[in-house]
Amino acid sequence: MRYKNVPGFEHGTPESLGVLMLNLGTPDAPTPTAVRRYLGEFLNDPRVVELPRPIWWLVLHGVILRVRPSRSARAYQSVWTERGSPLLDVAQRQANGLRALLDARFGSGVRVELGMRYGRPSVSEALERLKQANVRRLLVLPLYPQYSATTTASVFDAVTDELSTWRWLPELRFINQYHDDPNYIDAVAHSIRAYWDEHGEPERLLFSFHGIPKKYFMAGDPYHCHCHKTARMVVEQLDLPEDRWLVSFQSRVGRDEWLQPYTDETLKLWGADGVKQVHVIAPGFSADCLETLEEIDVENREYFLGAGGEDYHYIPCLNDDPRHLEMMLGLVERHACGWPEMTGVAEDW
Ligand SMILES: C=CC1=C(C)c2cc3[nH]c(cc4nc(cc5[nH]c(cc1n2)c(C)c5CCC(=O)O)C(CCC(=O)O)=C4C)c(C)c3C=C
Ligand SMILES: [Fe+2]
Ligand SMILES: [Fe+2]
Repeated sequence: MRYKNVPGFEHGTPESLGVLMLNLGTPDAPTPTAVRRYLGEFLNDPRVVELPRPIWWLVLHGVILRVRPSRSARAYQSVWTERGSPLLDVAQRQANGLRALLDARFGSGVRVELGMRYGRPSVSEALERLKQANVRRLLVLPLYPQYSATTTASVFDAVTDELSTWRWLPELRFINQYHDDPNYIDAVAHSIRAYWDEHGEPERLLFSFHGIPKKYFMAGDPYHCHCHKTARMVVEQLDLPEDRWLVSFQSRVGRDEWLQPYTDETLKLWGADGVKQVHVIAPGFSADCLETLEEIDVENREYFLGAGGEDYHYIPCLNDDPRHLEMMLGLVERHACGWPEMTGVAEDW
């Protein structure tokens, strides 16, 4: 059979709404072998690296996958916990939390599954579980607040590639971004206020977002604008003057220019310029991961303190904070609005 069937389907099987939560993914273990497998899948994605395939294949397999996995594995070892990779651990807690909220609000007619764009649980596994639950309406929730072709569109590709192998498609809705959702802005601003209540207000607040190559932005990727709008809306809520905050971009890979200013260079510059106290927040990451726990909290701390800074704090991601989960519930409610009422789902759906 060319297409995946629905074996043993029986008339009268209750239908459900499926929410597919997606994040980037992470290696299965902090070892060079597992990291090589993960990076091989990740960096082979044409949404991530837009170079002609034959050239990129040679660079990826000839250089990058020989050198980077051992270095990255060491970094992963420094953040790994007994529950595994922080990104997956947090994502699972987010899925459990959203499932509980949806159960409380709508009963058992809504199914939540977690999938990872690269690695496991794969998009295909997560969709298979939703198929088994007879999900006839599917809402895809990529956990990337700011849209980028490198992340959001890549998730779209993975979902539609998988669905293109199905015989009986569900109705489909895809959440594109939520960078200016008032509940998301509230949750970020609240997490900063709560942190400041405990540790005091810093001289400077740095909003560090994952970078992308500048040429993607010039070609029309709205990610840069989304990041700036998120930060602007948060500082408006905090009532923070212009000279006390900045947006920067981290995690660049390769020799091309990426979005600027760079987080590491900004922190070195601030340290050298006599800024003594900095708090860094990363609202583009919905879950703490290698890029926040190692790159921001360890590596960039060293740059700032090494350049003359004295006090450096990293404000954690929203993770499974109740406000974050409530925001996700709101997103699901709004985006599923108008879908015909289903068995087990409340009347005001
Ligand atoms: C090479 C190009 C890359 C682009 C473009 C890119 C965009 C991008 N990534 C995230 C979120 C995450 N990236 C993470 C790790 C990571 N990212 C890249 C490369 C690109 N990312 C690499 C090679 C890695 C692996 C780590 C390493 O070897 O340095 C992670 C963390 C994953 C984890 O396991 O914890 C996240 C999250 C966004 C949001 C984004 C574009 C907007
Ligand atoms: Fe990345
Ligand atoms: Fe990094």
